[in-house]
Amino acid sequence: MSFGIEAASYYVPSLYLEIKDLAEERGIDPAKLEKGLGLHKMGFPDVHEDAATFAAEALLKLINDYQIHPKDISRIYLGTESALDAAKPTASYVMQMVEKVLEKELGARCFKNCDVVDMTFACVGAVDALHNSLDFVRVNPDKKAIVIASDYAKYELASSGEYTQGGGAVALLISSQPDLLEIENHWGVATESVFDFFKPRRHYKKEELISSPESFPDKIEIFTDEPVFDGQYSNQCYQDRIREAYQHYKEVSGKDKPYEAWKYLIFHLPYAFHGKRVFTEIYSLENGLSYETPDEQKTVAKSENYLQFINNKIEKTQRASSEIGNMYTASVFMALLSVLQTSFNENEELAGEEIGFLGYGSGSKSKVFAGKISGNWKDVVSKWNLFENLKNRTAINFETYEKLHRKQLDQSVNQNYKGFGLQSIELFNPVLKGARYYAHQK
Ligand SMILES: CC(=O)SCCNC(=O)CCNC(=O)[C@H](O)C(C)(C)COP(=O)(O)OP(=O)(O)OC[C@H]1O[C@@H](n2cnc3c(N)ncnc32)[C@H](O)[C@@H]1OP(=O)(O)O
Repeated sequence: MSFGIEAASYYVPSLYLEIKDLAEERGIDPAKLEKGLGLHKMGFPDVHEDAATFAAEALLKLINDYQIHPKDISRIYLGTESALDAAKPTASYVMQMVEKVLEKELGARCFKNCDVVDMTFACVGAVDALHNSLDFVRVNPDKKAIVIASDYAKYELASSGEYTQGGGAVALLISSQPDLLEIENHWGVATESVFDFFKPRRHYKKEELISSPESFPDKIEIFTDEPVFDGQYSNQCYQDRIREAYQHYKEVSGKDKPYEAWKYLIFHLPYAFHGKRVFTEIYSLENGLSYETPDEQKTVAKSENYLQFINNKIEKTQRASSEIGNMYTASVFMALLSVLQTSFNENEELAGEEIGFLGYGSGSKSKVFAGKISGNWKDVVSKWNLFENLKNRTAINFETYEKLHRKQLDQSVNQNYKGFGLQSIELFNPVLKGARYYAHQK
């Protein structure tokens, strides 16, 4: 019996900013962002959009496109690091939004007996949700699970993370009928607790702070959906963890040089060119190349063999990321959609091909695993129209972008939007303070 992904859907925010507009305003050479990091457009949520609406859109599309009956779904696990609440899972908002739309047809609470939860480990949380859901269907082969990855990657204005912002969701149907991808049960794992990127949420008193100069206010607030991060250190942690997880994968799978057998390598992509930039180390280790000094590292990165390797096994996975930006938990799955959509459009035959995944979440953990493309993959991909849909988004100018970022707009840019939207947040009723209310516009 085989297990894996039966179907997949996605949602990307309805707005975008051209990366060259951001570069111009910030005084950055556009070539650095476009040719150095592979960024072209940055997906950005409208006023009514958040990680819950992204996930609800992806879930509803999955249900409609593949005619899934909600009662057949035993669990919905949401990987996210953009949780809207520290107790009530974002997945519960998502479930309720979709239930309301389906109410007319199916009656109230169609997910009443569904096990719904969030999983958080920075960008690898949805890989964890996938791993868990696969374990679940392996034990219960007659049951199905849905994994959703949904996030809004937001960084401080004018920070070095700003140009890597983005967002969106990918939803996957996990079952014993893997029409898209059969996933093997070998998992390379590497974990180390580090502070490369994190989102502390609390108020600190001055005496609690390790370093607090006299001029500090008595209380400081670190409460943000924007992370605290050290970019180059996070790159290093990513590289270290994927090297360790890849090594572990080799041990548990007994495979020698597994990447050579992989037709495509699917990375967590905080920006489009990240995977190809960090894989140089594993590539060097596997091929006995010197990789100690920056000069040696550059030699590997610029070598004819490595460039060809990128072109053959990574380039197609980057294309959607260039148009969207970072989707945190959803990035690794969007890289999968990107390559499959591109291959579909180019009439490439992929059935039976093996692909490898290298997931990473700051904080930090990597998971490395592999799968085989199924005979029916084209039927699944035929519903996506990924690159056409990316063309249907609305461009915003820099001024609107900054206002949206600062939450200074009262009304949506697209006031006639269709789909899910946040309507209001309860601010006054003490027993509902902070409750979020959503609706669906036809
Ligand atoms: C969240 C996670 O997943 S952790 C892993 C990634 N970390 C993050 O995403 C955290 C948030 N992001 C950031 O901190 C930053 O945006 C980073 C770390 C991703 C990138 O940092 P930067 O300092 O902007 O870029 P960096 O110097 O690393 O790379 C720029 C690239 O552009 C190239 N470049 C610079 N200028 C130009 C130019 N004019 N033309 C062409 N290429 C250029 C550089 O050579 C370099 O590429 P190379 O190393 O392959 O040669």
